[in-house]
Amino acid sequence: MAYLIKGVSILGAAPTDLFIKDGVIAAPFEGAEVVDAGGLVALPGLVDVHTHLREPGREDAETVETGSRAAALGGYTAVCAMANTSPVADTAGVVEQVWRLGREAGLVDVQPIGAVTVGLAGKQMAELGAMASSAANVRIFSDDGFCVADPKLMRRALEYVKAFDGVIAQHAEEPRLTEGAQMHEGEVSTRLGLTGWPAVAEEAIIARDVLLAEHVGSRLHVCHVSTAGSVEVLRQAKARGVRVTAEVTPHHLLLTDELAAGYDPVFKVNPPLRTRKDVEALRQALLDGVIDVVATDHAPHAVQDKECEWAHARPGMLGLETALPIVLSIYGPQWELIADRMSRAPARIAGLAGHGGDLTVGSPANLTLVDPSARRVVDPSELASRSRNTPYAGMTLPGRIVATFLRGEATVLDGKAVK
Ligand SMILES: NC(=O)N[C@@H](CC(=O)O)C(=O)O
Ligand SMILES: [Zn+2]
Repeated sequence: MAYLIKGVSILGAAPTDLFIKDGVIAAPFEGAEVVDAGGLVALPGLVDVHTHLREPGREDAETVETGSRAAALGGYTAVCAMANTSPVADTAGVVEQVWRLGREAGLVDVQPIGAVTVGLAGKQMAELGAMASSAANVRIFSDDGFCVADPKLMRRALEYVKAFDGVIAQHAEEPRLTEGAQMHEGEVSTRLGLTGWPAVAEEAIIARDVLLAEHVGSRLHVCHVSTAGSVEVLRQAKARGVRVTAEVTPHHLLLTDELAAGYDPVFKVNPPLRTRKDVEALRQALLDGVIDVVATDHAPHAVQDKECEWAHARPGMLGLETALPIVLSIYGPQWELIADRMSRAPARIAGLAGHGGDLTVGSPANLTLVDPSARRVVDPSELASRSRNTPYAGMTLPGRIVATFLRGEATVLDGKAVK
């Protein structure tokens, strides 16, 4: 298909016409399908470096296809699929399977993340080289869900991925400090009588890992940063020139531990929701660039794993279909900031050429069109995800994703997935 996106504002600039043909942004031509984009803003397609798609193994919670559809509807053109599937994505075979399922769904580019250790068990390094040289071309490795707690193993993994410019994405949690943890350790956990996950359990691992990354001269990425103290560790590491990048989730930018008071497990997540002070520090860190990207940590869970007692519920919340509206609700129409933190920087970290582009003639047509003036009430029953565990149910959020294009093909039009 060839499209003329008429009267669109690219990153908030004066309205213009955008032509799409043969998968790229094209020079003006006749005969295109016209998309009326008056009042809409074009952004480079969003890129998520932290998505849980649950396939293989928990297809009742999400599949590569349903998660891809949720992503496209959220304005994404690429997502990185976390390795904590069943079986774990710790071999070339599994990452190639996920990659192939992504291609078949054809709604976003699904870039598999490989596990750092066999079975996420933290004991033995997985075959990182085989995953890197597989068809899935893996560059990000993570045991997410678990921390690579053994410092020697972490050091070896950081050294190993240097050979192919890979990166280790760490779920920073010192396990001895979070045994039995149910929420953030602080005033609220004391009041509720729930065992707390102290901020230092995250900060201590980040401090250790930036020193390890510095020592071996390798790349570290820190998943879902959640505390003000973590921001300070990262700020100092970056000032010294350590090759570290970091992500923050929409929920850690918006929600606080006070929400645990109702014991509704929809608010249970790892790392836990923190305090207002942490939220403020994370917001500022994203502005400053100390935190590089917004990542969803989209974590779909089946009803029986979420609608139960708090202590038994799985941690995690949906994110793909609400990420951009949440970010817009916090930062307003700062389109350059949004394009950088949600598209360009994540594409760079994941090594996804063709994503995070500048929408100039000749560049790949990976983009999304947003109506910033529309407001929508989040209705869990309307989500494309197979799961329903959104913490934003009933909230009115700004910004409607009207269309998304992957290599020039519409994946979303009129706010609906095309397949
Ligand atoms: N974030 C979560 O609370 N859960 C994630 C794992 C993770 O990202 O740590 C999941 O896989 O459900
Ligand atoms: Zn995690």
